[in-house]
Amino acid sequence: MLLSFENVSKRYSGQARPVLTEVSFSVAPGETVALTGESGSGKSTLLHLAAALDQADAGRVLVNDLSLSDLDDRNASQLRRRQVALVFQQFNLIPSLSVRQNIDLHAKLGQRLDATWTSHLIQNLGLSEFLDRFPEELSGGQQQRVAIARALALRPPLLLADEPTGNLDEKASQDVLRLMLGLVGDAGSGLLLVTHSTQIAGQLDRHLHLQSGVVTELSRADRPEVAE
Ligand SMILES: Nc1ncnc2c1ncn2[C@@H]1O[C@H](COP(=O)(O)OP(=O)(O)OP(=O)(O)O)[C@@H](O)[C@H]1O
Repeated sequence: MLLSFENVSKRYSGQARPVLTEVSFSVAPGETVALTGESGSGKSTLLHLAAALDQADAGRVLVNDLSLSDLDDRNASQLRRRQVALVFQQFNLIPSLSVRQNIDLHAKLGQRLDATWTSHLIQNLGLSEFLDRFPEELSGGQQQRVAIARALALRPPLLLADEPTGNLDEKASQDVLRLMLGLVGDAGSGLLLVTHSTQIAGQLDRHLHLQSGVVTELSRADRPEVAE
């Protein structure tokens, strides 16, 4: 399995109730999976555990059969440079670097820069004319496309996306999602995507829902029909 949660529990100190209670699910290589849940239900917490940005209190999180609780800080950073990439709602681009430098940054650090693949990303995301600009000179939708290029430049086996279209209007949101899903397919990456939108969730292979610390899988029949 690409990503596995095995009976994972997590409680923040000072909180009365755990955020996650014995959560188990897995994501296969190349699979796209949506995670929905009310605000505060623990979606970002779950994503942080999958990225080794935080540790579970109990249970195991595995990426490609590697248990993340066994990693020290150095190996956790290595994981994020080689195996797992992240896209956030807030884009998180580096303001002092050009679009080109932002796109290349993580792939360079991970020694995975591949010029042909990067050109494919730049072209498909419509970023060719913006490469010398700086993030503040771009619209929100353009900045998010840069963030997606930066994440996928690694060709990560696993892409984690936390509300990647949450700051965009409906048109930009649909465009960014369509481009991201196409390129995730080209990269062969698995995707775990947090969203508030059941409409977006309906466009992915599977839909998980987090409520009261527990993850349940919504079957096709429970999922809303999505117009093409
Ligand atoms: N570092 C932290 N310390 C203490 N409590 C935290 C911390 N991070 C999150 N929480 C709490 O854990 C719960 C889950 O938060 P989380 O951000 O994972 O939810 P979410 O589902 O992503 O919410 P949203 O959709 O609003 O972004 C919330 O009650 C939050 O206040």
